[in-house]
Amino acid sequence: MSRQNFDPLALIPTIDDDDENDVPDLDGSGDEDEDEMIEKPRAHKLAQATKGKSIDFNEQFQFLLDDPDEKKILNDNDDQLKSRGQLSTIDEKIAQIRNRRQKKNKSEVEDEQSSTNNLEDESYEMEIEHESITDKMKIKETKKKKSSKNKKQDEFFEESPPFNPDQVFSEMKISRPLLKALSAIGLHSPTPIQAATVPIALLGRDLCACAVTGSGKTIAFALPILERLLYKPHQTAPCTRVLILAPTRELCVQIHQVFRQLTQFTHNINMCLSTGGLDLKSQEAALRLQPDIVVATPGRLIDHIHNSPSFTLQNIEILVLDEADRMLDEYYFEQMKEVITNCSRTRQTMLFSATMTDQIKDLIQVSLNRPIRLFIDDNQSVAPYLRQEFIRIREHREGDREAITAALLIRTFHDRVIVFAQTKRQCHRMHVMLGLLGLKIGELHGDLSQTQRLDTLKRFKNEEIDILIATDLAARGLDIENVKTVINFILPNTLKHYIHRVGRTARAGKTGRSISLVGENERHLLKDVLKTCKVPAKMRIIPQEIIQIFRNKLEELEPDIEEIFKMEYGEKMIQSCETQLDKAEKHLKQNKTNDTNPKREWFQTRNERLQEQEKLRLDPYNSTKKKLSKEEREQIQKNKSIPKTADDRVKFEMQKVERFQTRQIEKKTSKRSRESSSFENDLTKEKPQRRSKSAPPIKKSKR
Ligand SMILES: Nc1ncnc2c1ncn2[C@@H]1O[C@H](COP(=O)(O)OP(=O)(O)OP(=O)(O)O)[C@@H](O)[C@H]1O
Repeated sequence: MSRQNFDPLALIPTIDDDDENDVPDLDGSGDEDEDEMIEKPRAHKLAQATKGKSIDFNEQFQFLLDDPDEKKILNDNDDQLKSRGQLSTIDEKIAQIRNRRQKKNKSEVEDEQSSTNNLEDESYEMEIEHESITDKMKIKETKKKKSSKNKKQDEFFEESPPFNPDQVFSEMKISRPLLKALSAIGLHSPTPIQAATVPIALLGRDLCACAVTGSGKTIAFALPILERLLYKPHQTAPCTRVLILAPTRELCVQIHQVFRQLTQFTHNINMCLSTGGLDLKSQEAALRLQPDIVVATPGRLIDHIHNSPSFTLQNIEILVLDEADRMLDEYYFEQMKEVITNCSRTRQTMLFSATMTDQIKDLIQVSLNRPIRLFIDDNQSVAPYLRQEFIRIREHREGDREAITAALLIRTFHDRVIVFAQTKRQCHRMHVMLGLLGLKIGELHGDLSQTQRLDTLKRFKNEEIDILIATDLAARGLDIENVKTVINFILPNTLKHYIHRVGRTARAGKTGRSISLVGENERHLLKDVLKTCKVPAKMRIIPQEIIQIFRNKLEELEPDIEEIFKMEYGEKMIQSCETQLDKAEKHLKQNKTNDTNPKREWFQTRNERLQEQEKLRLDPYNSTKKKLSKEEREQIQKNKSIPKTADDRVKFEMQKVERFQTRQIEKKTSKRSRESSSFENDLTKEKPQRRSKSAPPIKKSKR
């Protein structure tokens, strides 16, 4: 095919055979993955680990290798699990089954002629064996966007002044302890977003910043915040002056770490990490000390606003929304409204994301004060040194995806890989499946405890794990050094999701590669992605015989996969009984002593909360409504049944994407939702501003 005639969407055939796997899957549901919308107050296992140890969780907690407190938290958690009858971890189960298989294979090996069927040392042998058969690469031409439209300048924004891209940190207005810290972590000159942001943010201006993934946006807001706190210490009693909100707990932990690194040579700045999944009581104690900076997920923050008596946002001088477009989407809509109405109106507000959208403008118009628009890159750009590849999945061959993913990981991309799947169920399955093939795997999604989530991330960072299988929980903001490859098992919901997922590699000026498996149903998104490519994307073709070898291999593993799921199921049952027993004991004890915990308040009534959950629910059949039609009940049953084949499993993944996309389309066309997505209406009902006696007088004009 000549390059001139090459149609970017004319995908190249890769697969010919029609075999089907018959694969039972015993795993759970495929619910929403990202940080829970509403973080319910609950006692956490970590409470025991930190009780009586530290009133400021943040000062103790580190996400670093050698943090003794973190180790203790994780170890204590392990002990708890063991004492609760958990017999082994998933990796121990995989190792157990692999050992058994290896012993069996050893005795059979002399009789076997074909090395492709022998999994004794599969990754190594396969790599050598298939070295001669290489994947073909074809250049996919990018259709250049013909957009010479003169975009109307939004009257609302103020133009950003020019910045000097060649300056070094020492030439900026930054105090010595911060310069020393930057130097200690090896940073000398600012990235463009940092050079542009710092001077404007230091003036106290509101801003709306957009720059590609991995371009250093965290330090771009951290530096002016810290500079202000150092330069302008609080006048009266200590109070919380800075609030940073991010959508996931892991991202908050990371932001908190960056602030800690930058404050290593300062002594008078206190911080508190306040996210769901971590111990509530120690957070309350830390907040009582009025830390200067709070890094939080919205749900837990609101919990503290309502239930931690001395904690208030009245004195907030700077509010940062990291991943701002996510923070302002419908999932966080009600919570953000609550946070914003509780914040001081005189604050400086800074929004950061690699994908700013029109939706944000709605909020900007009501909550920002003459914001400066700092768009270093357009909001659909991927990192400059990212190589984007696509693998075509032909119609009726969706079941090849697992084999192709296994082939990629065993033959070519051995380490520092993140594989994104759509559902928790598929993440877990791939963990088991690839683990049985001898790969070092970890999984990251919302079905794990917070301790497990942080532990998996730590192990991936420390290179104890080569491959991380994750849902979109890991798509935004996470900065993991030297991730070489991102694989999309299926394309995500939207272009925005895609940009964030592939943004986990090629960060901070480094190179990286993304490989996305694309089926017929995903062509429309592929088209959108290709339109934004500045460098031609590549089409990777995996030889059909390779796919077949891996399909056979996975089929062989099915009984082992099923056995592991059964073991897990048994253990889950035991654990669930133990938990219920614990609850009953606790209840009895409380009744005896009349020692009941006060009920925690939430800003919505139970009904409002249920209504909101209902509105956001992607699966219309998985409803909390009491009365369901016969058809709906049947659909629930169908959804609960476990996909039996590789094709079914992909279908299940696809359904989730489709439901999201359908809702997006409905939302766009619905007048009602347009009205409800405007903060303007809601903020007119804003609560009267409460101000404490100690709060400084309002100097700025009213918003
Ligand atoms: N001035 C700098 N020079 C070199 N590296 C830097 C600089 N500033 C930040 N970095 C590094 O760049 C990496 C990415 O930074 P950061 O996580 O803040 O990116 P981001 O723009 O927020 O990405 P995302 O959009 O994915 O959240 C980090 O590892 C950070 O240490």
